[in-house]
Amino acid sequence: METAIRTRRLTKRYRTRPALQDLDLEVPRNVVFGYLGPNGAGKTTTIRLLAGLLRPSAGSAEILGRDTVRRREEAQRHIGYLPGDFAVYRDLTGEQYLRFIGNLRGGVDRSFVDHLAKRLDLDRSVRVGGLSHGNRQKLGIIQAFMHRPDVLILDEPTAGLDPLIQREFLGLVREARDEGRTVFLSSHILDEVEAVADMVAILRHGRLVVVESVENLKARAVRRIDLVFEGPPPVAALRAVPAVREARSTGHTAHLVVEGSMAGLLAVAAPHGVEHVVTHEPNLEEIFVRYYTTGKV
Ligand SMILES: Nc1ncnc2c1ncn2[C@@H]1O[C@H](COP(=O)(O)OP(=O)(O)OP(=O)(O)O)[C@@H](O)[C@H]1O
Repeated sequence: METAIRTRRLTKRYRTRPALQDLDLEVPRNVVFGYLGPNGAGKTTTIRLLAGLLRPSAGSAEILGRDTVRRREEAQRHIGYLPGDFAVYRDLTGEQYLRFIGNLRGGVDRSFVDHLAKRLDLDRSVRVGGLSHGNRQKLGIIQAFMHRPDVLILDEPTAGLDPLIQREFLGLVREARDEGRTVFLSSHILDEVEAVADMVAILRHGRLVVVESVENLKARAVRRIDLVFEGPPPVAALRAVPAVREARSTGHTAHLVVEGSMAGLLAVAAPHGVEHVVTHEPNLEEIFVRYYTTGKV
């Protein structure tokens, strides 16, 4: 499998303080990669290093095999970058800005720019200075996508977007992936990462805590399950099942919080006469919160 982004012991210190420490990442091509972490974890620092805008204090980063320091311009030619604090000349209209950037990139497909603006519902005739924060963010997204780069590096792309536009944006991300591109996006919003990412990494205090496919994380995630019994639920027996983290009952229903495989639980419950099973979607949030706060599962 070809690698879109690779970092080796990538480290950035501001004065002596490490913002990012020994990051080893390998992002395959053709995936959506969610980059998560609490405030100050080092996400923006990583993204700026990948975009070739910061020099590492140690270690290295590559975009499609091009080192972001030694072959910086080549690496940059393959990326579309949305900074976390996207800002442009206020006097230009959206249209003028996109034309300007498009020309710098040697020309882009105008019909694709029109398509993006339509999808995100952006009026390009308005001066940037007169655009709301969310509309400015749309402009930032368009300039990142419009030259159809191989690798999209997006810092908090949905910040300021309303829910309908967020959904449209996630559609664009999926389409980019389906066309063979790679999307690396940082986010605080777990739902959107869960909805769109194939893999996620969690960063904490400048260090990588975990890299995992969303599928595997979900398999390990916490699930809420209600079992409806013919008679009173065998709460003590259910509590004794290793995967069961919480168990309580109301009437004939046992309300359980289960982590991992349900096989053991069903073996214990079945002989007691289960009439009905209701499983709720696994909740990634709990597992993420634990990673964020303790750094372990
Ligand atoms: N230019 C700078 N000079 C000094 N310290 C900095 C600089 N930029 C970032 N830092 C520090 O580096 C650490 C990582 O910051 P970074 O912006 O990468 O985090 P983040 O994960 O993007 O956070 P957020 O979610 O709040 O945007 C923080 O402790 C921050 O204060």
